[in-house]
Amino acid sequence: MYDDKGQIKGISGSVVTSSCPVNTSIYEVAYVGNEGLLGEVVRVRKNFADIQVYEDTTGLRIGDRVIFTGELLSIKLGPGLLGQVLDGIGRPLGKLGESSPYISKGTHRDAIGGESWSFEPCLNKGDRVGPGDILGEVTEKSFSHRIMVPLKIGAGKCEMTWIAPAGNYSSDDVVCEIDGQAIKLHQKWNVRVPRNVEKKLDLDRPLITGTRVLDVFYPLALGGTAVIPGGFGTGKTVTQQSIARWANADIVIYIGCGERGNEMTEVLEEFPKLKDVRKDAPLMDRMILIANTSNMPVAAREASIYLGMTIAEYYRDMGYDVAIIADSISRWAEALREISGRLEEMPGEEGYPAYLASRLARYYERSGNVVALGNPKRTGSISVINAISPPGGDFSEPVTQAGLRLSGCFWALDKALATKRHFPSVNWTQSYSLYTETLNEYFVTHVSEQWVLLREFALRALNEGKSLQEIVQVVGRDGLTEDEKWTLKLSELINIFYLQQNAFDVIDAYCDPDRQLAMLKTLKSLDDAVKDSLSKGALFEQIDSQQAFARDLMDLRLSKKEDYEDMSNSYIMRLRNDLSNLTAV
Ligand SMILES: Nc1ncnc2c1ncn2[C@@H]1O[C@H](COP(=O)(O)OP(=O)(O)OP(=O)(O)O)[C@@H](O)[C@H]1O
Repeated sequence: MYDDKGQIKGISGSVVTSSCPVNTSIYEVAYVGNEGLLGEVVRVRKNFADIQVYEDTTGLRIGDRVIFTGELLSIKLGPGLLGQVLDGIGRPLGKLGESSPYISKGTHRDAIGGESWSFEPCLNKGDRVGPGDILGEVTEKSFSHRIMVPLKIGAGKCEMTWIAPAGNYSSDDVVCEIDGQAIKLHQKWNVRVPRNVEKKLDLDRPLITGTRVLDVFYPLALGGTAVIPGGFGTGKTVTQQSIARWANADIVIYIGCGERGNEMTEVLEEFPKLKDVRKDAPLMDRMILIANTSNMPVAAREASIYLGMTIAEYYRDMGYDVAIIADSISRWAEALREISGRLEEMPGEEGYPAYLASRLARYYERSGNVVALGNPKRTGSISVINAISPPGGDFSEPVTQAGLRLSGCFWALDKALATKRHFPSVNWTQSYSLYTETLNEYFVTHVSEQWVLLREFALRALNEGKSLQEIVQVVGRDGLTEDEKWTLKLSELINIFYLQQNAFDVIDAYCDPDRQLAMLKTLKSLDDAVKDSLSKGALFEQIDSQQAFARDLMDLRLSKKEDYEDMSNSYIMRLRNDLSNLTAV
């Protein structure tokens, strides 16, 4: 291995300047100081390298040695990653914390290793293989963990000269030889480099979050990208945690990126207790948590999203749907700003480096729905869901604007709604989804032909209600016709009954597409019944005073899945009956 030394010449927070060998490269890993703190070269000038150090630099001195490794920041990919809690540079916090809750500086330990896995080969000696081909599998939690030929193996077909028989192996054991080259149960990958795929596919399947306002009005596709911008306390974390828990992704990678330590503690304490709703297993069996809180080194925060993405790509290549949830990308951008400031780069808007948007774009580009390389053919996806915390809730700031440009879904959270305790506080006028049209076919085929019509009915009512609200503010409710008064009331009911959803209620927390549709049908039947009655001469005030619309609807919203249809039918029958009495008089 290449191994050369330098000496610290300057220290500015997490950025260290060192003398370096002539062939030092950008993103090369270096061990800094006598404790060997992990760092990455971010700039090379003549014989000097600027290194961003991923650990606390307190105690480093001018003249301390730096070792340049000649290798890029990589992670060992293999069985054993699921269920782990890693720090921003991939060190296993759980394993490191076994002896002491504190990680001493300069500790280097891979996330996987040591454990033994039951390997089942599926190819034979003499077979010709190429990058990404599945050569065997092990069972990791409830997943078939496919062991793939490393992507770096020559693109032409190579001969498998030896393959290990079925048996127990550790991730460092060699399980086959290809053209005489030893292949281990794990493979290494540079976190900043996207893993190659055969081709990208259209995004035609939805990521079902179970949150009505998102799935029905602003759906996200599997392989798509979404941002959740929102001011302080608007519900970003609750929304993301609810998605992590309920979404139809096979594997979830949750990156606590620069959030307060106590918020991440909640995640670390809560998630291991949760059950997976789809499998009779703990939720953590299909999750990986990456914890890099605001009190941890800022440079590691910058790396944490690439680490999460690389692990996601690895499981995607096996043929799984992976969701990456980052809370929050604003703190990541702040880390980028801090490092850029220390490098004395020319600041762009609000002090962020000029390359903020292109860096973000490179990260978002790694999402998608793909055909993985290798045989047998398989598809997998990576969906990205990022929270954004704009200072003062101001959406015109650069990180929100970049999110707006780069992502397919914009789920804008609204401080005013959150203050009214309207949760999720998604502002339906500001939010959008670029996937709505392409996903229509899926919902029409898999849920109901009425999906699109009913969604449009609800959106129309909301829009009309909003315009009428503006008129009411000027001329008062009496200035409206009977039909308009009802439309305004209907939009209020949609807000309460449909758009609000309590993430902490056992029943309300998750609403599947069938129930999302059933609830829309109830609203449409309600609308038809009231309009019938109005057309027969009933007055809106009479109707409104007759019916405890909101209360009965709330009972429906919180009813058990199996009771919903009966309860909804009897609600509509009761309503029609009461309304017919009004016009019979
Ligand atoms: N869907 C929901 N159902 C019920 N309550 C909710 C929901 N979403 C948010 N809340 C309430 O709002 C509070 C704040 O939510 P959360 O911590 O997710 O906000 P945040 O935007 O992440 O805040 P911060 O900016 O501090 O990170 C929660 O503690 C909870 O009481």
